[in-house]
Amino acid sequence: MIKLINITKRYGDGKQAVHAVRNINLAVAAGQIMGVIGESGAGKSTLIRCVNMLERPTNGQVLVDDQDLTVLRESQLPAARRKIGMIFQHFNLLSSRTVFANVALPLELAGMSKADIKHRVTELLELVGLSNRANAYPNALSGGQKQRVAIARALAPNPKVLLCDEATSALDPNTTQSILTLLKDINRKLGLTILLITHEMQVVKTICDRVAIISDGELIEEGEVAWFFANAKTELARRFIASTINLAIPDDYQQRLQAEPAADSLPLVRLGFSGETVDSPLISILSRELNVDVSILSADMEYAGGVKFGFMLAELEGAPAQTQAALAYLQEHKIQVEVLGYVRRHG
Ligand SMILES: Nc1ncnc2c1ncn2[C@@H]1O[C@H](COP(=O)(O)OP(=O)(O)OP(=O)(O)O)[C@@H](O)[C@H]1O
Repeated sequence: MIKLINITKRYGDGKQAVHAVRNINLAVAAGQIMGVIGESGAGKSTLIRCVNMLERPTNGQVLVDDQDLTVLRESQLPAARRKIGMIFQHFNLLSSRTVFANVALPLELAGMSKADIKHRVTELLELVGLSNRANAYPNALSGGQKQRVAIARALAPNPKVLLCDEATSALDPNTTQSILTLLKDINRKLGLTILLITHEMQVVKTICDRVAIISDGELIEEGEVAWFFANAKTELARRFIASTINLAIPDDYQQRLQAEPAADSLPLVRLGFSGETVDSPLISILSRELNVDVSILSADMEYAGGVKFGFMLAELEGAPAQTQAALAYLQEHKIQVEVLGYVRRHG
């Protein structure tokens, strides 16, 4: 549905030139939700704005629904853009218009009759759960409600694609969740293709099918979300993944940690579970068959894209040879094993 072919966007010339986006190739299939994630200044906004020609790429082609937008003249763009809705971090509603009138605006511009507009807007407000706020003005709404109005407005012309530019970055976590649920719902109900940009891995994990990472204007990794959590190669990707997992060694515990083993100490290990991890009760097998007790200090396991993954901090208690055998057993079953140090036995 969306194909970006070798997109480059350069601002300025010569020594002043900034390559905001360089040679990016990206395809989003119909009905898919693709997330583009990157740090501040990576080029996310520039890239998404190239998709509807709010920015004209310096080089490359942008195909939406098989139409090459880069060859269109300015006068031809409004018609092409009707296939592409967009929502923004700060909602961009017209404060002088009611909720109803904001959603109606693109339909008025398209010359729809008053009766048809009323019917369509009513339907859209129902879809986004705002039927009872039709006559309110934006400044009387919460951030989440404003974004719902913006979503209804973006959907009014019946687009095939929705672009979301940090659409939840100004919202609190609960509201973010409700907006993401709404977007997923719309994606399913309407078969809408969604391209979103975000700096939060949590957003990707919650609703995306695929994810692409950009860094310094370049696409450095791309894949299905489940694959990505299990197999990401780059340091940046691993940092984003780690940001969704909360696993720190408690302070008091950290102070007791020794770098080298002693006669009465136990290894503290961090176990990483990924999509490659064999799905069997490995921890109970360690205690039962290898005679190693596992004392879990903390764990953060998640489920995304059909894959369980996460980390666990645990002490292993057993004879040294058995503890070694247990670590080897875990590695054989595709668990990442890292010995963080040694702590004295309890008591
Ligand atoms: N109109 C412009 N003129 C010159 N440079 C620009 C312009 N817009 C963006 N840039 C530069 O392009 C690079 C990418 O910016 P962009 O806003 O696309 O990144 P981003 O990943 O969206 O960042 P953020 O998350 O902070 O919004 C930055 O170095 C930025 O300074």
